[in-house]
This record gives sequence, C-alpha cells and structure tokens, in this order.
Amino acid sequence: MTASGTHAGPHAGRGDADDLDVEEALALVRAPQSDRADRTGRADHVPARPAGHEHPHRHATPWPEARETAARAARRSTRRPHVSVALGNALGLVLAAPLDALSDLPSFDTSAMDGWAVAGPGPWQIRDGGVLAGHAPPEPLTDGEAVRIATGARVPTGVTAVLRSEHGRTGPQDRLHSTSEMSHGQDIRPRGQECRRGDQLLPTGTLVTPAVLGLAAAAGYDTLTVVPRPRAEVLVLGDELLTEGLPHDGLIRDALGPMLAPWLRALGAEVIAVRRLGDDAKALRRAITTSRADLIVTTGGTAAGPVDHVHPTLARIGAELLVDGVAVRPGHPMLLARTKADQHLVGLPGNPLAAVSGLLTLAEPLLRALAAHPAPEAYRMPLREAVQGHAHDTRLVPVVLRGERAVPLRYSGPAMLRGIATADALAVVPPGGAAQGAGLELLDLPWDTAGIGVCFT
Ligand SMILES: Nc1nc2c(c(=O)[nH]1)N[C@H]1C(S)=C(S)[C@@H](COP(=O)(O)OP(=O)(O)OC[C@H]3O[C@@H](n4cnc5c(N)ncnc54)[C@H](O)[C@@H]3O)O[C@H]1N2
Ligand code: MOO
Repeated sequence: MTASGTHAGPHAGRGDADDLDVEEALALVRAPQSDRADRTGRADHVPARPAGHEHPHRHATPWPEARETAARAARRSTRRPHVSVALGNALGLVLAAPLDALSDLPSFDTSAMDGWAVAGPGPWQIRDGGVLAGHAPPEPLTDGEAVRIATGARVPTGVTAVLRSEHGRTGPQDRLHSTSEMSHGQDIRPRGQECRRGDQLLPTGTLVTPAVLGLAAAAGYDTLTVVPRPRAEVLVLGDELLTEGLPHDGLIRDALGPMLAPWLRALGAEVIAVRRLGDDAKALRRAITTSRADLIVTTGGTAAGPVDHVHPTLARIGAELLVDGVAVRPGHPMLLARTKADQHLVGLPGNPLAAVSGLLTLAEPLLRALAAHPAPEAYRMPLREAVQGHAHDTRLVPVVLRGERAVPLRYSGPAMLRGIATADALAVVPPGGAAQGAGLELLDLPWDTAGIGVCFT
C-alpha cells in the first residue's frame, strides 16, 4: 500500500494527459536514488530495488515487450514433466504426445443405416431375426439373402451392401426388393475407414477440446499425456481488506480474492490457494519462499509506500526482476520476477482494474506459455467513438462489442470494476489515443467465447 495522500492523486477523475503530470509531480516528492541508472526495464533482468527509492515506473517496459518477456520467461523456466491424466480431467490441457490410434476406426465393418444387410444382387430372401449394434456376431449371408440390420451393427460376412429401410419393399414370402439404385458396399462403413491402428490422429501440442476428448475415447484412450496445468497461488496483501459485510471505517472489501481465483482458472491455471496476508513483510516472505506454485500472484504493495512490501521482499530473497513497471494504464506498477528456476511471481497493483491489466499483461502470457497453449490470433475492431490516450503509455480500456464496433465503457478508472464487469473485451489504445473508426487490437475476456468453467485460453 502507498502512503495516504499520494493515493488519490492519479485516480481522482482527471484525464490521462493530466494523469501523467500529477504522477510525475507526485514522484518528485520522493527522493531520487542512485540505482536508477542501472535500470533499463527492457532487459530480461532488472535489479530489484528497495521500496521508496525512485519513481516506480520511470523505465517502464513497453506493453507489447512486457507480454513477450512474460511468455519467454515461462518458456525458459525448468521443464515440467508431462503427466498422464484421465480423459475427464484433460479438458483445456495440451497434448504432450501425439494421439495415435489404438485401434482401427471403425474397428469392424459397420452398417451406416437401419435397413437390411444384403448379399449379391436382389431380390433377396429375408432371413429371420436381425442384427443389432453391440450384439453377438451375425451368421454369414450367401448371395440372394438379406437380414434386418441396425445402424452401428456388425455387418455379417458375405454382405455386399446395406439397403436402407426407406429404399426396400417387402413382397410375398419374405422377398425383399430395392426401390432405388444400389452400389457395391453402399452404406457400409468399412473397418479402418477413418484410421488404421497406429495412425497419428493429432500431433503433440493440440489443445484438448471436447471434440478431442471424443476422438480420444473413440480411439480407445482412457488417459492422455498432457502438459500439466500450471499451479497458481494468490497472495492478497493489505490490512484494509474485509472478506465480508459492508465497507466501514476506512476498511474496504477485498475485490481481488474473489475475482482472481476464477479468472486464473479461466486462464488455464489450477489455483492451489488464495491467502490473505495483510501488510506483513515476514508473512509475505514466508509465503513466497514456501510456495509450491509455478506462478505466485500478489495483489497490492507494488508501489513504494511505507507498507508496500513486494519489492523489498523480492530483493531480500534474491529474486530476479524481469519486468519492473510497464508503460500501460492502468496498472503501470505491475511487475514480474523469477523467484526460483521454475517459479515466477506476478505483482499486481492493488487498484482492481490495474490488477486486471497486470493479469492480462503478465500472468496471461506466462500461464499460456507454461501450459504450451498457442498464442491466439490478434484481432482488431473499429472504435465507435474516439478514445483519449495516454501521452506515452498504452491504455487498456474495457469495451462492449456492438455491431462490429467496439464501444468504450464508462467507469473504467483504475480503482473501478463497474466498466469491466459489463465488458466483452479490453481495447488496446496506443499512446496518443485512437480516433473514431480506428481499428484497435482487442483482448478477449476468457469467459467471453468459452463460457465460465469451460475455458481453454
Ligand atoms: N507516489 C505514488 N503513489 C502511487 C503511484 C505512483 O506512481 N506514485 N501509483 C499509483 C498506482 S497507479 C497504483 S495502481 C497504486 C498501486 O499500489 P499498490 O500496488 O502498492 O497497491 P496498494 O497501495 O496496496 O493499493 C492501491 C489501492 O487499491 C486498493 N486495494 C488493494 N488491494 C485491494 C483488494 N484486494 N481489493 C480491493 N481494493 C484493493 C487499496 O485499498 C488502495 O486503494 O499505487 C498508486 N500510488
Ligand atoms: O493507475 Mo494505477 O495504473 O491504478 O495502476
């Protein structure tokens, strides 16, 4: 948390052009320190700094670069061993081995229609009984014979075609006549039509969708070899946070605990814990050093106020700062650190929309790369009205999509969730702003296309 008195400034309803001036002015209140010269903000390593020692975003990493750094960091992290999971738990994961057919598909000559299995040219003599799907092997037929057959049933030996019920007419003495032209093999799905045992059905790297689960089951799989789901742990910082009831006496409700866990799940993570630590540096240090997560997400405490413990704690444990501030509004104090060879920490600013910005800028690319998901195609949509930009930084603005146009939403200040709660996406507004009709890149919200609980992003 930052010291009171500096909080209100940047968020007090001013335009963005003012915003920078106010922040610059506020930064002058702090004593500049000598470690500034070391920090480029662009390399993959930024020396950790103690809190309160400089302007927190002086050398902010450009927004596109920050996202690339996060993805690259995950790719460089120690390789996590592949796992074998039951089909029911594989949705949204990525195949770590090719899906090879374990059997021919279909595995027997199969009737594609309800009707009669016939042998040779008609008319045919109808045999008693019939053949149903999943039932005992049928007796072989000889030319001139027919037997009732159901879709999915094994075709008896000797059968040359299946005559659909609507194309057959039965005459006296159980004689069957065809009322349409028939060809050899008609309406029989021959064994191996879709694949032979050993054929590669899907390559490594395929996202496990419901359709992939269906194919895997059809091909004989009970388990799949996949890239494990990244484990995330959320550490919510701040003494001012309540977990229930109305805000009172300067205390506010924790908006991030309830929001981040499902959002991280929607981004493909397994959330192993959400812990509320208050503003306790020791507890933060212990939580970070004992965490088993691949990604630790902290909220708040990224700025340089008296109880902003994230930077000093990272410095103390010797973490490597990969991104320390990003040229994006809201959310510029966000950070990314490598805490261990196979563990990263994303520090989200405490302001709730700033935290969303950090989540999408740093946590999303990192989780995507850890899970080996391919990056989604970037797409653009024209703006229905102009959006004011920041002088130097990218802005992320909640929008709704109306008739192929992106409409910016109100209530999108850094401390507000009212805009994002009704948004379809976040528009990426370049420094300087965007005119009406300008095509802007959109960041999808993970539930927007896939639905809550069934997200593969
Ligand atoms: N001197 C400066 N002060 C601040 C700057 C700056 O550049 N210079 N940046 C401002 C910006 S921008 C942000 S964002 C915040 C980031 O601060 P922290 O990450 O240290 O976050 P806190 O100070 O802990 O909290 C900020 C704000 O958000 C509220 N908060 C925190 N956690 C939650 C939560 N779980 N749910 C709801 N609201 C939360 C907190 O009460 C504060 O109001 O720093 C500015 N200051
Ligand atoms: O304005 Mo701050 O950018 O809320 O992150």
